[in-house]
Order: sequence, then structure tokens, then C-alpha cells
Amino acid sequence: MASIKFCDRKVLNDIQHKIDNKTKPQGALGGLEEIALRVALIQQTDSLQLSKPCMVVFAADHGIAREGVSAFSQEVTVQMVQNFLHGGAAINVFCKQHDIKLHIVDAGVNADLSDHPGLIHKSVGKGTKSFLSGKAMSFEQCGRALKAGEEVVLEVAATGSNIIGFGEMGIGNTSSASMITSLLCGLPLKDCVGKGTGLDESQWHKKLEVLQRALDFHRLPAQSDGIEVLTTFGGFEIAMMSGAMMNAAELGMVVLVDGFIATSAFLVAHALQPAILDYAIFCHVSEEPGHQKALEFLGVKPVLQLNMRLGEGTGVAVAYPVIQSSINFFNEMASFEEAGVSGRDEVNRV
Ligand SMILES: Cc1cc2ncn([C@H]3O[C@H](COP(=O)(O)O)[C@@H](O)[C@H]3O)c2cc1C
Ligand SMILES: O=C(O)c1cccnc1
Repeated sequence: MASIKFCDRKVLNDIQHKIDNKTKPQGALGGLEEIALRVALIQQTDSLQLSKPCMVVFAADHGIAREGVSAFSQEVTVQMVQNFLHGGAAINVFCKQHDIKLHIVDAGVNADLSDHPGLIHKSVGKGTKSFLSGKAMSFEQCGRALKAGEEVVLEVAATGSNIIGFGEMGIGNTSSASMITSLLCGLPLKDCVGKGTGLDESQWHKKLEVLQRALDFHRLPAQSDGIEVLTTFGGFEIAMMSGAMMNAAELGMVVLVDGFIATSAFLVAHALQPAILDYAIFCHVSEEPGHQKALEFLGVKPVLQLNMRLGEGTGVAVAYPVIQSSINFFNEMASFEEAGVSGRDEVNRV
């Protein structure tokens, strides 16, 4: 398992000084300044670099999808994987637009995908079990998924990438994310359950009722251990994302987190390795109510607020140019001295 170190804060004052000395009123670039500070802390240098940005989408099926918790049926997972491989999904479009290299991983889709050369094959099984009457996965499967996530990141890092985004596909996975968020953030389940792919009001009540029954069946203590929560309610793609995120942080990469489901994987990683928070940028806040709560729990602000609720890593891909802008102002903007612009104190003296 990864062992993530908190970033060395000795450089913090120098970084802040550099940001404050750019030719702008102090703080005027708002969130861009926070992003630049985060990347500078990770990279421990005053010349920031984003190399070979990558996006990894983990796909898997969920037994809970058969309990009427999603507006779509389970086959959509494999159909969307094929769509990813043919370049037709939202994540393909946005990654292409921003020159982000896209990797698709079979983490445990309920189909035989062995003859798809464009796919990274890491399947841990043909979908999880329904967590309504037992654990979604065994500890052994969970261990394999975490390890597979680490392996994928190692390969991506070896290409020279230092910034990596994570996304997912798996019908039913907002249900897993709701359970994980409720338990790891110590929140009432009701506050963490949303409409996913588009449930109506009565379908939402049914989803909440099913998930409440699962919660009552397992009776895990509030603030349970991350692995216990993951094996009981997780998905293979969520476990693989957790392992991947931890390894990326350990390697000193910038970790770009997408929406509700990716953040639930992050919550597991954070429960196991709190220092991972130093390496993460939360790219957007999803319409799923549990996502906003999870971001509040972590004490972080999202880059974008676009009322998106798709997943696949789309929030990461559309936030990427904003992150690039943060790096560019930090590297390229002139300081007051360089540009011969009067600083605030000088103006006050006049
Ligand atoms: C066509 C389609 C494309 C998607 N791309 C991402 N998701 C998103 O929706 C699913 C989670 O929602 P729920 O828990 O309600 O099933 C995940 O697959 C997620 O990635 C999609 C869903 C659909 C239907
Ligand atoms: O926020 C997300 O990641 C999300 C929300 C709804 C459906 N799929 C994904």
C-alpha cells in the first residue's frame, strides 16, 4: 500500500510571495491563485510544469443496479465502454479538445471484453454482488482492485505524465458513492442520495429505501474503516480509483478528482492516507447532493460549478484549461519590479 507524505510547507511563504508580487491586486486571481499554490506545493519549484496530462476512466458493473436504483439498466455500462473506445462519449470529446490522453480500464464490467485492444484489462470480476444482502466484494477482490489501480498509474507515470485525472463508468455507482459518503463523512444517508442518471421523485424514494435497507442490514459503525466500507458497498471501479489515486499522490503527481463517484473513491483513499489531500484538485461540484457534502467534509473548494452530473471524468477535462491558466500566470506574469508597475504601498505613499 502507498505511503503518502504531506507536502513540505517550507516553500509556502516563497510561493505566496511570488503570487502576491505579480502585477495584479493581491488575491485578484482568486481560485487560480489557490490552484497555482497547490501545484507549487506538490512540485516544490517556482517553475511549474504540466506534462502529458492523462485521464483514466475505470468501468465496472454493480449488483445493486438490479435493485431498481438507477434510471438505466446494467447493459449501459458495457455499451458506454464501447462508446469510449469508439471516441463518441463526452469524455472523448473533452479530452480531445484539451489534448488529454484518455485510457479506459475494464475494472469489472459484466461482459467479455478480452478482444478489445484499446482497453486496459484489469477486471476483478463480472461486477460486484448486490450489497443489499451481503458484501459487494471480498477483501481479496478489493486488494486486487487497489493493486490494479496502482499498476495503471505506474504505467501512465512512466510515459512522463505528472498530472492525472480519474473518472468512472458503472450503472448503479451513485448508490455505492452514497453509502461510502454517508459512512466516511458521518452524514445521514438521506443527505447523500441523489437522482443519479435521472430518477423521478418516486424512483428516488425507492432508491433511498433500498439503500436504507442495505445500511440497516450491514450495520457498519459510523466512521468505519475505509476498507470495510469499500468492500461492503464499493464497486471495482471505485476501489481501483482509490488505489490509483493513492499511487499517483505517492509519485508526486497532481491528482484531478471528478464528481461524486470519484470523490467517494477519494474519501476511501483519504481515510487510509490523509496526506493525499495535499495532492488533489477537485475539479467541479456535481448536482448530486452528496458531492457538495463530501467536499465540505474535506474542506475543499471545487474549480467549477456547472451543474454537471455525468461522471466519466468530464468535470476534470473541462476544468483542465482553468488549471493550465493557473500554471501560466504563475510562470509567465511579470512581477511589479519586472514590469515597473508601482506596488500598492508606493501608490499609498503618493
Ligand atoms: C448513457 C450514460 C452515460 C453515462 N456516463 C456516465 N454516467 C454516469 O451514470 C452512472 C451513475 O448513475 P446511476 O447510479 O444513476 O446509474 C455512472 O455510470 C456514471 O458514470 C452515465 C450514465 C448513462 C446512462
Ligand atoms: O457526480 C457524478 O460523478 C455523477 C452524478 C450522476 C451520475 N453520474 C455521475
